[in-house]
Amino acid sequence: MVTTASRSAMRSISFYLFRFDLRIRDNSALIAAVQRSKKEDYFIPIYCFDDKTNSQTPFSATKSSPERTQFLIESVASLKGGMSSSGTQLMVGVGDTAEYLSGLLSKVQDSGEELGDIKVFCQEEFCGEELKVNRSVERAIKAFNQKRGHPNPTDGSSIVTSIWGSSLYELEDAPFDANSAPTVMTQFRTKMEKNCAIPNCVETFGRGHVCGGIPEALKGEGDKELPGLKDLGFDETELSQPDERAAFNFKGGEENALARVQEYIFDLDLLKTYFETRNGLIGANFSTKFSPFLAVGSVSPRYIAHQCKKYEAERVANKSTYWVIFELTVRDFCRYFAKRFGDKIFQLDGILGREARGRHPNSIRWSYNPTLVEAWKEGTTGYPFVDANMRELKATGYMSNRGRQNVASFLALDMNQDWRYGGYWFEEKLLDYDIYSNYVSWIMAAGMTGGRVNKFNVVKQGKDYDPKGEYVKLWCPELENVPVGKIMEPWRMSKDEQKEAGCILGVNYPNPVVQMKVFQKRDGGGKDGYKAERKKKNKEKYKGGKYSIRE
Ligand SMILES: Cc1cc2nc3c(=O)[nH]c(=O)nc-3n(C[C@H](O)[C@H](O)[C@H](O)COP(=O)(O)OP(=O)(O)OC[C@H]3O[C@@H](n4cnc5c(N)ncnc54)[C@H](O)[C@@H]3O)c2cc1C
Repeated sequence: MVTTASRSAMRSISFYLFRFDLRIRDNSALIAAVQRSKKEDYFIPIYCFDDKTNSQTPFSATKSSPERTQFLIESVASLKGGMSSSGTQLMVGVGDTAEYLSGLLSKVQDSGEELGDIKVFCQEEFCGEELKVNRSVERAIKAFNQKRGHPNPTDGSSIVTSIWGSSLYELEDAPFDANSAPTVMTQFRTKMEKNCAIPNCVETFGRGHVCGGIPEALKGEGDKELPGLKDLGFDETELSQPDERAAFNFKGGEENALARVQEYIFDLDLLKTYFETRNGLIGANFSTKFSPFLAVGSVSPRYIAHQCKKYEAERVANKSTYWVIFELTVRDFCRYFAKRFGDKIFQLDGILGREARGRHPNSIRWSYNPTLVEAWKEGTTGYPFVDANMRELKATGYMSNRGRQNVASFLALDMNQDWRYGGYWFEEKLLDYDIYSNYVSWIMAAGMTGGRVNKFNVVKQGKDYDPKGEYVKLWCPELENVPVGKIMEPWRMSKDEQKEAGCILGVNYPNPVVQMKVFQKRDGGGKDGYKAERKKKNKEKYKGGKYSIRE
């Protein structure tokens, strides 16, 4: 039995569990974890790969593509390098996190070293799978303590501590309780901008933070090679060859994330024109391409905001320089939304709940027609603007925001298909897949947040945003010779025109698989129902940066 006196001589251990915050710079949860540990405690950073990401979801998709998994491996490798130069080792497991942690603890125990308290810190996440991991880690460590005769906390406190992180605005600064975060973006943004300042970045994790070192028995654990695709259930041959039409050649890692921020904002001087270019469709530079890095946490939104501010001070402040921060506020909106509603963001009826089905004006009788969903996924719906975007997603793992809004609206509101088939397909394919941005965007597109539904007219959108049909031709080469005036609606071509364009409908390119519901109003729609097309005019005038930032 361990006495109280001998217990006080034992070294405690703090694990830091990385998930979607794979960076050493401006990682507020990581730094807070260090601060909540004692200097002499062991401090062990951990990353555990899920080895089931190639398994099927109930929505005919896998949880990750080999390409995103590869991006993740690169991001973890970079974190490992960062940790190593900070004087510590990142320990990397594969499979069940609780089992991995228990294994490490048993190794220490078997070496004869008695440990003091065990604590686990991580960035706060809000949905089922991550919370389940936290619970199983909590259980595993309690069981470990019980076995070794070490007391578990009796004051109701947890072994696992989740710490808010990776947002633009700090939760504790928000002018509302997390459970009443606004469900409308404009309200959210206005409240945040009016009441909060974007905090300063925290110090970079470094040598001064790891004085406690790691137990002797675990030395060498961090030297193990990182798992490869094969260890994570993928065949390396599954990695697709880079497509030369891809918008951006994404390589994971903190250095690559910082390099892209530097390149986009300063080297190429693109920040000052973001507002005008952001709805583009082709190439690396119409938008920032920060999203895959933000999704795994290789860069923080605050770091980006501070770089924007620096740019404003050194070069120019205009609507564009503000608008990147606006978009990062949209990203925050999704996080706050998920914190408030948790797993409802994955449910068919979203936050409206099952009871609203058939009653709420936004409620739809969803169907599942595998042929239609397959046509959507493959980019063979017969609607060129949808097809081009879906083909780009499948080939490259990226799609512009304009494209995402259109294809989501099309699947949910024109095809009437259960939107979750779309959400899960995006989860599989997107290199920048982020639980909150993805599923909150999907329930919004499907109208399942209860507010106004933005039904997109995919023909008109194609004409507005791809007026010469260049984007459509890039991804649907069979439409190459279709006259520009008909490229977004090839079914309007006469038989002769089809022959002349070398594009026979039903042979070279599909006939539309559904009739688009352009001007149809949803039953009971009224003010809150479909808006056939939302007016694009943005009435807001730039008044010199609405956000404030702590210097
Ligand atoms: C149905 C649907 C699903 C989506 N799924 C994801 C997803 O899984 N992961 C993801 O990061 N984004 C998602 N988005 C949001 C948006 O499309 C992407 O963030 C953006 O296209 C990424 O390209 P970028 O980095 O060049 O963006 P930029 O236009 O340069 O924007 C800068 C950053 O702001 C944030 N941002 C911009 N728009 C949004 C938005 N509408 N919602 C949330 N954050 C935003 C992103 O972090 C982005 O990197 C989704 C949008 C829709 C409509």
